[in-house]
Amino acid sequence: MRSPSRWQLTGALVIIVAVGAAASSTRVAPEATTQFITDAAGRDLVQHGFSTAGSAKGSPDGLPDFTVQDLDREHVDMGTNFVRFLISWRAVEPEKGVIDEGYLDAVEERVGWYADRGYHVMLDMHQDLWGSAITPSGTSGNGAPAWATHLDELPVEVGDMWELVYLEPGTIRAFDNFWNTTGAHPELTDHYVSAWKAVAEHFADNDAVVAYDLMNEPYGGTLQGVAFESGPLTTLYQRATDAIREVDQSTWVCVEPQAFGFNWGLPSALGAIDDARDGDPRIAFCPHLYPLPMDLGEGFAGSSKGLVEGTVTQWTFNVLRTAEVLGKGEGAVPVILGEFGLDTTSEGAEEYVRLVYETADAAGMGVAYWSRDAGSWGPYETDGTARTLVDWLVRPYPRAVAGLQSWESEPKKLTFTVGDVDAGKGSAEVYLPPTVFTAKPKVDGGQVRSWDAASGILTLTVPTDATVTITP
Ligand SMILES: CN(C)c1ccc(C(=O)NC[C@H]2N[C@H](CO)[C@@H](O)[C@@H]2O)cc1
Repeated sequence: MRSPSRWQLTGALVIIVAVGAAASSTRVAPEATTQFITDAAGRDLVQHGFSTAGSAKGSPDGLPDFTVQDLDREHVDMGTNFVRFLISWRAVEPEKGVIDEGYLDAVEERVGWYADRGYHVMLDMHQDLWGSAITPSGTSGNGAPAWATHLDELPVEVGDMWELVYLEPGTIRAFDNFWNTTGAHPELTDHYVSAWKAVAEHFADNDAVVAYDLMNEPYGGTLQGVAFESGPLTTLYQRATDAIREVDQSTWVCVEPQAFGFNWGLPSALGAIDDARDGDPRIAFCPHLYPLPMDLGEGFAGSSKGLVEGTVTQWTFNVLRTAEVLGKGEGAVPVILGEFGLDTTSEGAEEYVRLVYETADAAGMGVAYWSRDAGSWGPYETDGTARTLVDWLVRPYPRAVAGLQSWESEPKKLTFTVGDVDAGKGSAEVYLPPTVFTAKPKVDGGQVRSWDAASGILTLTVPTDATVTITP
C-alpha cells in the first residue's frame, strides 16, 4: 500500500482543524474538569508521570525493562507521583481461559515499588496493532495473545510507517474478529472481559492502584468513528466495567476513545458508561494527544506550529466535551492525558512540552508522558545519562489536595484553589522543584505541615474555599 505523502496527510489536517475550529466555535464543553481520582485519604490527585514502559510490549515476560533503582532516579530527578503501567492481555491470559497469576504477582511487585514511594498506578491493558501474531516474525503488534489472533489467511505487509500496518487486510481482520464484526468470534470479547475481571480481583485491595485503563488506543478495524465508538467500543467498556465491579468497587475505570482521529484533534462518539458501584461513579477518561504534523515528523515550528496549536485547542475542547458525556450530566469526569510525547531533539520540542503541560493544568488534567523508555523521546539515554526532557518535566504541581478546584504552575510559583476540603481532611501535598525551592517555601492561604527539601514535597493544611499561593 503506497504511503500517503506528508502533504496529503497534512492537507487533511488543515481541513480537520478548520472544521473543528468551526465546530468548537459554539463551545458546549467546560473549560476544565473539577472532578479527580482520589487517594485512600480522599484527596484529589493530579497525576504527573510516565507510561512505563514501551519495553513491556515485546518482552517475553510482559514486564518492562525497569528497575526499582530506575524509579528512585525518576523520583529524585522529577518528583513524579504516577505511572501508567503497561500490562498485556497475552501475559494475563497466555492460554485461552488460563490466567497467569504469576505474571500478576510480578506486576504487583512493581506496583509495590511505586506504592512504597507514594505513587499511584494506572494499569494499562496495552495493545498496538493487535498482537505479535499478526506477522510470523512477531515483531509488529503487541498486546493480544496468539490464540485470540484470527487473520483468516489475509496478508499483513509491514512497511516503513508502522501506523500503516493498521490498514493491512490481516490486521483489520484480526480486529474485526475481536469485535465480532465478522460474526465468527463472539468469544473473544468474553475472554477480554474475564481477563480484566481477573486483574481487578488481583488488585482490588491495593490502594496504590487507582485506575484501570481498559484498552490502549482502541481500533475498530472496518468499523471506524461513530459506528465503532458508539457501538462495540462502548459496549465492551460497559461489559468490562460491570465485570470489574463484581470484584472491585473502588478502582476507577478509565476509558480511551479510538486513537485514529482523536489523537489528532477529532471528536469522539464514545457513549456514557454506567458504574454499578455503591456511591459516586468512578469512570475517568484517558485520551492521547499526537498532533498529525508532529506524527509526520514536523517540529513545533514554522508552518507546523500553528497547525499543532490549533490541534491542541481543538483536542482540549473534544476531551472536555467527551468527559462531560461520560459524566452523564454530573460534570466532566476526571481526565488523565494518558499519552503525549515526541522526539525531544525536534525543533520547538521544549516549547511544545510546556504548551501541553500548561494546557493540561488549565483543563484540570493529569499527565503521563510517553514514555519512560530510554532514547530520543525519553528522559534518559540508554546509558542512563539524563536528557533535556528531565528539566522540561520538572515543574511545581499539586500532587494530592483535599477539595481541589484548579491550579496554575509557574517556574517559581504554584497557585491552587480548593472548595470543600472535608473529604480530604484539609490535607494537601505539592511538589516544588528542589533546585528552585532551595529553602522552606513561603505559603499564603494554607499552613505548612512538613517540607522535605531533598524531594521537594511540601505538605500543608488548607481551609475550605481557599486560594493557596506558594513561592520560594
Ligand atoms: C492508524 N491508527 C489506528 C493509529 C495510528 C497512529 C497511532 C499513534 O501514533 N499512536 C501514538 C503512540 N501511541 C502508541 C503507544 O500507545 C505509540 O506506539 C505511538 O507512538 C495510533 C493508531
